[in-house]
Amino acid sequence: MSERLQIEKLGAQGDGVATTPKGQVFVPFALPGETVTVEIKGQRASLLEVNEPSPLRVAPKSVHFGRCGGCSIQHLDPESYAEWKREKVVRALAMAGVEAEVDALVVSPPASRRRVTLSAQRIGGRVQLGFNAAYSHDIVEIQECAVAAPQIVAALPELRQLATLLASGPKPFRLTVTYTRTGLDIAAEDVGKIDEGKRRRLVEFCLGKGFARLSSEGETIIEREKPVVMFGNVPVTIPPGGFLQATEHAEHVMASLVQEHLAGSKYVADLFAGSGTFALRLATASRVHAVESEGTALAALDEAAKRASGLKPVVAEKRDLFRRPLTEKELVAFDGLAFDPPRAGAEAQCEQIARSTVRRVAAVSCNPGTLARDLAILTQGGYRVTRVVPVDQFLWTSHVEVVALLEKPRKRN
Ligand SMILES: C[S@@+](CC[C@H](N)C(=O)[O-])C[C@H]1O[C@@H](n2cnc3c(N)ncnc32)[C@H](O)[C@@H]1O
Repeated sequence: MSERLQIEKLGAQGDGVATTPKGQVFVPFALPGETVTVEIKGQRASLLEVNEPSPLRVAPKSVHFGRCGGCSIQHLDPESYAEWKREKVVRALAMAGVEAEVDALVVSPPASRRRVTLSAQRIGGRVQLGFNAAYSHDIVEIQECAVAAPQIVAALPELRQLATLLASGPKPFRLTVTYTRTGLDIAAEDVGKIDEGKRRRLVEFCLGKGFARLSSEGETIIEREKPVVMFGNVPVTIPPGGFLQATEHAEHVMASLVQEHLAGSKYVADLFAGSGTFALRLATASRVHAVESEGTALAALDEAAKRASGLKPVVAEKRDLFRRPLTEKELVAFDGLAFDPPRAGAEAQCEQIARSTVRRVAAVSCNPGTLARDLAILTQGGYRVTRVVPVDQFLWTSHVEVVALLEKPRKRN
């Protein structure tokens, strides 16, 4: 049965939120101030019609918007969108009791995402490739994408052929596609066992299409060329399936903020270093100790540092920083530190940093909630937050990255 609702605000995921006698209802693709006709299913509703549109409503950029779950909020004007994301950071800091001004959102341009994860599945004798619909396992096949790099979009027909070769049964699987300097790097997940015959067909296909590499569950099937990205001036061969910032634009913005903040440091710790996004740039000015738990990422960083010329010494340490954070005593050696943990944040590590004498700290995060908790630990330990910059590399989604810069004033005698 359809009902009319008045949308009051935007929720954290970009849905419109309305209050009904039965509680809050979340309406995807609806905006605050709008009157909409919906069909309510529990706490969620399907939007049937926008009866009174908001003046902030704009035409979405993608023909797939509304069905494809890749983007949740293309229909809001750019200024309100940027303020909504910035507010997420403001609210998270306020809830944790961290006092800091938050800069305006820095937004990566459309068509700049160099990495996307596509879903695939054989359905009725045909393999579908696209993004999952919102809150669903259904695949929405895409012919275009307003966020992905044009090189990825142009390869969609070939990626669909590749998915057809890879599909062995009805089970869904994923292809993470990264545009690199040497071509597309494709990492398959959940495709099952690949026998010799299939491997040969895949190798032939990928060579024919000029893909740089195909891997499955971290194992390389074919590497025509090493997939290379540049971290500053340093070329790095990324490991199959390893972490990479989603847009080069956001990576530059975040790395520049980190580099500028730590510019005067002699010896810097880069924690949760990945393949060296920050470490290899920081090493142009400072000695660097890079710590990371993923062996393949660390090996890529180490190899790149050894090949590069003109860098200060870089030492790579494999270590689980959740279980074994760098201790207050170990941190005595450093005058600068960057950390960029996964969504869970770096609570145990921040307890140690808070007690340390490290002068300048740059925190990078993909989760404002855990970042705010970690910043609260650091400020209770005497750090001062000097700048907070929200960065939007997952355009038109609810995700936001943040760079927070901190310093610890020297103790007076
Ligand atoms: C958000 S990524 C950042 C990587 C890198 N700084 C970059 O910008 O490319 C987080 C990194 O933390 C690593 N990581 C996850 N859990 C870890 C742990 N317990 N100890 C150390 N590193 C960890 C991941 O492997 C990943 O490389």
